[in-house]
Amino acid sequence: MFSLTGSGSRRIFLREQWSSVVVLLRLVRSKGKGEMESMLKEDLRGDRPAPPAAAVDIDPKSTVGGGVEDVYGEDRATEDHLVTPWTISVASGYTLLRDPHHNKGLAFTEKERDSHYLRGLLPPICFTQELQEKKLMHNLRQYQIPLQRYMALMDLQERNERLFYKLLVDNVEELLPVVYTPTVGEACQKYGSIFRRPQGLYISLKEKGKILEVLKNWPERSIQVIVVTDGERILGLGDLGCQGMGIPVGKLSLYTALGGLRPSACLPVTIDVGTNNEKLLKDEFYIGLRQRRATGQEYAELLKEFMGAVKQNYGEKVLIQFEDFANHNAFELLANYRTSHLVFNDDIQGTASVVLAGLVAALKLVGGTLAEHTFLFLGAGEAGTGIAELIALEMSKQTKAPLEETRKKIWLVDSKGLIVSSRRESLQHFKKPWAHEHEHVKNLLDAVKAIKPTVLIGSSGVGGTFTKEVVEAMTSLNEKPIILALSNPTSQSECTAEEAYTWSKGRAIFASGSPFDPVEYSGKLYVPGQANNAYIFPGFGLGLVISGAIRVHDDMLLAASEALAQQVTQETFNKGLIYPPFSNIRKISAHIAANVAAKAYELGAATRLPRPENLLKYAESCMYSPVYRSYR
Ligand SMILES: NC(=O)C1=CN([C@@H]2O[C@H](COP(=O)(O)OP(=O)(O)OC[C@H]3O[C@@H](n4cnc5c(N)ncnc54)[C@H](OP(=O)(O)O)[C@@H]3O)[C@@H](O)[C@H]2O)C=CC1
Ligand SMILES: CC(=O)C(=O)O
Ligand SMILES: [Mg+2]
Repeated sequence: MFSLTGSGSRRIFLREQWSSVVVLLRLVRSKGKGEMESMLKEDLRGDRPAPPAAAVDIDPKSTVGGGVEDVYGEDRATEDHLVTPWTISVASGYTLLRDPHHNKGLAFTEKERDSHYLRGLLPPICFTQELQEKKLMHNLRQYQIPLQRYMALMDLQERNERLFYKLLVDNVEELLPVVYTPTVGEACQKYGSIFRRPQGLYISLKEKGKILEVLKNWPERSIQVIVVTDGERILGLGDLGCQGMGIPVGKLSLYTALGGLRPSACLPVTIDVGTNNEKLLKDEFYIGLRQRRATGQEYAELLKEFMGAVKQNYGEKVLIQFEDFANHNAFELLANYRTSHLVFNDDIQGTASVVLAGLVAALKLVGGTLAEHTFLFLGAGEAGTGIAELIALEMSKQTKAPLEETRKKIWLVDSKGLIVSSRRESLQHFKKPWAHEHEHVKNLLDAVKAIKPTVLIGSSGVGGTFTKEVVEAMTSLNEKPIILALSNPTSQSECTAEEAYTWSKGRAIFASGSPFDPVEYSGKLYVPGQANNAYIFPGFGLGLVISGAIRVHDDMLLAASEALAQQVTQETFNKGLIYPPFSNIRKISAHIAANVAAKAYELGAATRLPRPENLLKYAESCMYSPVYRSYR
């Protein structure tokens, strides 16, 4: 069926089915064929250690210092540097065209068409990557329905990975709402119907006892970031079960496009323990386990096995990002694994870091220090209490006051009203620190009137909850009320940008979790910002990876937040914005990564030694570029 051969022969990748083989074939230069074949047998048994970094001419040490790994030099090679697409020999280049990691479509050069047996398999014209990008953007813009754009982009990702990332990097503001919120939410809701080819790794209750084996089925070995969900709280859309896979897939595409992590180092995972979503359980196209959610010991054991298998398979330094778990599991998972694994909960910690950055930046517009402001949240779950805690921590660092004191400047409302001390006994543990002395207040409007906040933050997952009365009350209390409607997707936003600007008579400093178009009010154009953890997690993860950090510390979140706030320029402030434009995100991510890595070294949590002198330059040099490489 195939033979193992070196350069000069017919080489095609069969990455999906033959990933293990490919790993070995990449070693073909340093090993003889006989040795290779015996290693192949070992590899298919799954007991072979990771290959040495010696398969290409590029010095792997000069790549990313083992940081964002590039063992074979494929990504680190410059555009002029030739790389070898090590393959299994087959009769034609047909399979190469179907390998998303190496396919270039019409951009294969004449020389590549000759050396990789592509003649006749492509029309005669050669396009540049830029021309392909132009054509695809034109095609994408023809679709009126966002979900069609999403599907077209997913198809591209599976057809030509570098072109997909080139599009995303160069058109981030236009495409972010497609691969990410809000469209990814709709994609998850309809995942069963739009499902074509599986993406990511599915680990269900059926795999209990075999999770390590399942991880070994994934074609890549050098995993550096895992985003994992159990699908129970997908954005503000609730329990979408196994269909939550769209979220880890989307988040990881941002890790690559925004943060420069190599696509092959990213692993999306969905843990399927069932769903309590009746509609999905009855949906004949539902792709997950058709049972109600496992809970308690059964759930905890599956997660424990997963966490253990990840560490065993990928080592201590793989970052595991928990995403969109329901809060009854999210806080516990973070608490249980933060001392034994490199874990990060994006909804609790990433969101906190991004919101704190926005608030610090907003102080330049409204004046005062953090401690001089009063904060009111609608929503006291992961995002709400996570943000509240980081604000209190930063205030405490700035004022030297104890956390218990600084927390008193922050109030939260949940579905039962203001969180106050009389409710303490019945509160979930993560709400208890926020149960301050106050009489019971049952709704948000009354809470605004009673607490008189300068900052109002929505993290309830319920759309339309910042009513006209609420925004007007904020405006009557403040010259420039800060209003953040964080809930995703757009349908769940606590208010729209138009509502915020109209009801506040243009005085609100507004940002939302999902993007809104600029709004014209009273002859002036208002540009809303996007307060979304996508500003933080890609750079944060890059910082952890390049420093070889083995644990996440709260001070690293503060470091990320500080770096983001520093990226807001005067020009941005002049537009009334508190976040920099997403079009600068690669630069922003490099700054965040450098600050996070610096903190990791300072805290003694970094293992990559010696510390690079210029962490910013180092971070930049580690970032994946989606420009095509030239093949021998
Ligand atoms: N912009 C961003 O970067 C991010 C945005 N988010 C968004 O934030 C939202 C919440 O996420 P998360 O915190 O994880 O969710 P949780 O389920 O952990 O928390 C939701 C909170 O909202 C409260 N709530 C629900 N309905 C109401 C209501 N009608 N009035 C008042 N409070 C209400 C709940 O109250 P109770 O406890 O009483 O049930 C709970 O405290 C989601 O829409 C998510 O998409 C999340 C992370 C990042
Ligand atoms: C943005 C995000 O992580 C969320 O809405 O859950
Ligand atoms: Mg999330």
